[in-house]
Order: sequence, then C-alpha cells, then structure tokens
Amino acid sequence: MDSPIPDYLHEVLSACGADTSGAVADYIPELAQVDPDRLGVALTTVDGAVYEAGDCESRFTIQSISKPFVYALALQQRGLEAVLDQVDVEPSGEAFNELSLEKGSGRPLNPMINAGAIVVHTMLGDPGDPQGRCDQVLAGLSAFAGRPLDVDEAAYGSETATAFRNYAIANMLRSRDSITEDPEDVVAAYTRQCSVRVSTRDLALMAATLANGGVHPVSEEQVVEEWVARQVMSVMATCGMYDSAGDWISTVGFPAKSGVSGGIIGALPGQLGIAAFSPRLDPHGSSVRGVEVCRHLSADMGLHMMDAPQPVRATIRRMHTVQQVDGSAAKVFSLHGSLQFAGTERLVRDLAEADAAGQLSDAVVLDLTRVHSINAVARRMLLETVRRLSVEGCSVTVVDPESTLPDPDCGDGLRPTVVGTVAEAAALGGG
Ligand SMILES: NC(=O)CC[C@H](N)C(=O)O
Repeated sequence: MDSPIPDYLHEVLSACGADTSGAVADYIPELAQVDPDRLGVALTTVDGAVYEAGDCESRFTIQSISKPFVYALALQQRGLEAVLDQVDVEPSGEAFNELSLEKGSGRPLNPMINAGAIVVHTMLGDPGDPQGRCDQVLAGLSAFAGRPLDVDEAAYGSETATAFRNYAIANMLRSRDSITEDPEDVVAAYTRQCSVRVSTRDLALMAATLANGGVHPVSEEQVVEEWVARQVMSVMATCGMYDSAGDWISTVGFPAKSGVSGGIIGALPGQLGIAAFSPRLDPHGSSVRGVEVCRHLSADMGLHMMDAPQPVRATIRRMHTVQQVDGSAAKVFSLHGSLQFAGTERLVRDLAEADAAGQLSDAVVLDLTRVHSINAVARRMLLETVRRLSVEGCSVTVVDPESTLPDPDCGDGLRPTVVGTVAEAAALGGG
C-alpha cells in the first residue's frame, strides 16, 4: 500500500496552486530573478518520516527563517537571561524591517524582526570575530538541517550591496551600544546568515528538530536543549509572522516563521515540522501560497494548538471491584492514555470522593497496563495519593507491567506493591 499522505499533499498544492497573487521580493536584486511559480511542501514527523510534494529539492536562501534557529543557538550558548537582557520577546505588530526599539529598555522588541535578529546574531561566538560567527551560524543551521549547508554567494553579494535599511538598523543599534562592532561588518555577517541555502525539505527537518525538543529526527543529534526549543517556538508563535502574528495564531494556530525568499516553516510541538515554499509574497513579506498551504494543513489535519484535546475524564477507563484471595474486595481503577495534570486530577478527585463517601475498600489497585506515559506532575500526584491512602491504612497495589511508573518511591519509606497483572494483585490482596 502507498501512504495516502503524499497524495494528500499533492491535493493541497493543487488547491493552492492557482493563486498567482503577490510579488517576489525585489529589494534584494537576486531574489527578483527566481522563478515565481515554484511551489513545494514538506512535512516531517518527529520520528523522522518525511513527506513531500511539488518542488522540494530546489534551493533558495533561508532569509528570515534563519532567525529562530540563530536565536536558538544564542540561547544555548549564552543562556536565557543574557539573551533577554539584549532582546525582548514582545510582539512588535510592525514590519520585519522597522527601525524600532522598546520604549524604556531600548532593546529590540523581539528576535524575529531584523533589529532583534541582528543583535542576536552578534551574540554568537567571540566578540569582534565576524568570520568565526559566520562559521558557527553555518555549522548550527547545518546541524538543524542534518546535512552540511552552504552560502549562496550571489544572493549574499546582491543583498549586501542594497542592504540600506539594515545598515540603518545596525547604526541605530550601534548608537545605543546594543552592538559594539562596526555596523557594516555586522550587517555583512547577518546577511551571510540570511544567504544560507536550503530546500523545502531541509526547512521541514529544521522545524521538526524544534518540534522534537531540539533533537534532529533523523541524525538524532541534540542540537539545542529542550528549554531552548520551547523558548524559540513560543517566540515564533507570538512574533514569527510579524504584523500578521495575531491573525496567524488564531487561524492557523502553530508557531511559524516566514522569509522573503518565499519559505515558511511551522513547528507543532511533539508532532511535526512543516515547510512550504513559493516566492510571491503578501504585503507582510510572507509567501502567499505558503501561507495558504499552512492554512489548509492546519484545517484538514487539526493542527491548531488551541483545539481542545480529549476530555480528561477519559483517563479512567474502567472502575470495578475484584475479589481477593481472602474474600475481601479491592477497588480497581484501570487508567489509560498519557497521564498529565488534568487527567490525574480526575483520578485523585474520584479517589478522594469515594473515600469520603466510605466507598473505598481497604485495598485499591491502580492498573497502569494501558498507560503509555506519565509526566512529572502526574507522577508526583500519583505517588502522593498512594502515600496518603497508605497512611490511612489502605493497601495500594500498582499494576505496571511496562514500568511506566519506575521506582515508585512515595517518600517516608513508603512504596506500593507493584505487580504485572490485576489477577496477581488480587492473589496478593488481603493475605
Ligand atoms: N523577512 C526576511 O526574510 C528578511 C531577511 C532579509 N535578509 C533582510 O534582512 O531584509
């Protein structure tokens, strides 16, 4: 059987392909030369499956899509505090190339607009070493892509010759000591960052690395730590689409970043990296058809982050009573799915209510056979509940054949009995 997913992606491209509105960026002369009809989409799961349709192999310059990744590298190298000290994380509601700084602090508003990205760029490597910085940027972006990338020298030359706006921004930053090097050198190095060549497929893998907590889905390299990926995706969600960020997050609903060469990425934490490419841009500087492709994917595939997940009561699959060897009854709570705060709260509440109503027998069995993961807060809540029940004289047995709750230490020297099946729990009970 062939997977239906590539066929679906082809359908999305046909649905979006007819729209020829917008215009290629021409403030960078080299970008005005590209074939405006190119269109591609790629989707990568966090375990490394890549699906693509259309033009996914041809290369284009990464432009502003470099910003979240270089922000990630700076966070990893300098730490959150040091980076926040220089660049805030507030949506600007302005165009990407606005000459603006935050009132009061004088910092650029966020790292997704040029002012912020230029400062973040200078935070990598050793001060006064633009060459070393460019090497680090290229190595870092390559690690995110999982293959060695290169720089499009023609695009680089073309942009540095016409980067008047960025020179103005860099001079503004220099006048406030937000950057300390020569503004022209800084713009040149930042422009090299924007001129790194990628394919749509590369971008999908880079986005998937963020979605996968900083680990590349194929090379399995931990490119940045999990907290870094979280910080970057948060800022992409609020600032990645510049002055259309609010519309984007309410309609499409996943963290994203666009660039003036026509690329756009989306990262859905724990699930997917998405990339689309089509050079004609809307007035915000984002790909017209790339945005449309993302809208389709989000609507068809249910990718909006704010879509309510399954009702939490689903955590308790079944509640029943079993007879133990000594003839007494034990209450069995069979749980399933992935335990987080809300689902575990429901279990704790049911236990507390049953206890208060005198309906809880002296033996309780927590059956985790069908639970596939327990996060940190759910673990703490479960162990504390076991501890409290034990202190009240209730014997708690945990059925955990796959060790989903390893080392169940409740504190105070208390540990529940752990067995592999409910039958084993009943065979132990009361005896
Ligand atoms: N939005 C973008 O992609 C802008 C990147 C471009 N290199 C610039 O700085 O102007």
